[in-house]
Amino acid sequence: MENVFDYEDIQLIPAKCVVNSRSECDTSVTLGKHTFKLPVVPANMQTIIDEKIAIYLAENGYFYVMHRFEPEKRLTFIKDMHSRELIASISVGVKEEEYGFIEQLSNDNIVPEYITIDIAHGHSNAVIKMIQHIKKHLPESFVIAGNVGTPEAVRELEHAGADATKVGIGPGKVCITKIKTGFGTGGWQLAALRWCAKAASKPIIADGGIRTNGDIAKSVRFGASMVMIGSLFAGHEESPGQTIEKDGKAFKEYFGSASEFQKGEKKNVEGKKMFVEHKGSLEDTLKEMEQDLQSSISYAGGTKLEAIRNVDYVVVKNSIFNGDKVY
Ligand SMILES: NC(=O)C1=CN([C@@H]2O[C@H](COP(=O)(O)OP(=O)(O)OC[C@H]3O[C@@H](n4cnc5c(N)ncnc54)[C@H](OP(=O)(O)O)[C@@H]3O)[C@@H](O)[C@H]2O)C=CC1
Ligand SMILES: Nc1nc2c(ncn2[C@@H]2O[C@H](COP(=O)(O)O)[C@@H](O)[C@H]2O)c(=O)[nH]1
Repeated sequence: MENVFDYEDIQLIPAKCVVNSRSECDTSVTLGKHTFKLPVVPANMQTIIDEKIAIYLAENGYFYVMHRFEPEKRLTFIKDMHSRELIASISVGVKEEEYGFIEQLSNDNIVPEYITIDIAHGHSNAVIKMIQHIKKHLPESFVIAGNVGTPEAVRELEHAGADATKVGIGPGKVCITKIKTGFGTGGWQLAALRWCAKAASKPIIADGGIRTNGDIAKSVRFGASMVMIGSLFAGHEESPGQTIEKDGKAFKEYFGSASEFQKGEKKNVEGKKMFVEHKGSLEDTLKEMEQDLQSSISYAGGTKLEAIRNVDYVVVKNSIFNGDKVY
């Protein structure tokens, strides 16, 4: 692969404005049978989303993916969302017990609108088998499969029946995969997204490495239909997890799903914990993302997200860690 780059290496080039106000720009996106306010979804991690946040997001027209780290709660969660007439969007892994869970949902006729298969190395027979299992038992559920980092993986998962693939191995803020294994898309996530998007015939979700709202527009430019974000959603009033005070300032924990804090043991650790300065309300962050993206659309010379896909860009510099510290 030549000419790799990451978010901070790219600037999008403005095109002539066609709106009188940024409020005319429409940030909505359709994924499967539903349309959402933003092409953004908070990461399915335990310090980013819980039931309360899922309800808030669904009620207010945002996409969400519930995490899979309290598996015993998932059935009740789906029923609760459906009793409120909200979409149910859950995560599963690939271990044996997950097969039984999918069959149980099918037998009880409980059909989540979205199921995300969430494992570290998604280009695997384990994920292909799980896609096929879900499609057999819950054909109406929209299946997102990941994570992957190559066009070959995107093609294979799509071929197995995935309705969307999630791209990003190692670019996350609390990720240490790139350090511990030497593998991944960390440092060139945006170029990997472009590479994968060229092979995709279904939507791609860019996952990890977003550090600013402008990176959302850059993801859309390079082929993402949706962007999954952890760190920018960490540290809110509503965020799950511990709050600490340091030098009179409040911080909230944000830890990786493959960290010892999530796993409860130091085995195959590929994630770390950090403390994020308290950011205020989730509503304000979502509003700001919408306004910034409306502005991006106006700079792209359009009124809809698609306008961003056609803009020119320049490579302004190159870096490996996208502004992150190694540890
Ligand atoms: N996007 C990313 O870059 C990454 C994300 N994560 C997140 O961490 C969480 C835990 O992920 P994960 O450990 O996959 O989930 P699980 O612990 O549920 O593991 C899933 C299965 O895949 C196996 N497995 C895990 N990693 C590999 C690998 N590299 N090669 C072959 N088999 C593997 C596991 O076995 P065994 O453990 O015995 O190997 C297990 O059987 C997820 O939420 C995932 O999204 C983790 C790392 C990278
Ligand atoms: N390598 C690891 N990646 C992880 C882990 N936990 C989550 N993640 C991935 O990070 C993104 C969020 O990235 P951010 O840059 O927006 O903070 C998340 O969606 C996962 O794909 C982990 O322990 N190790």
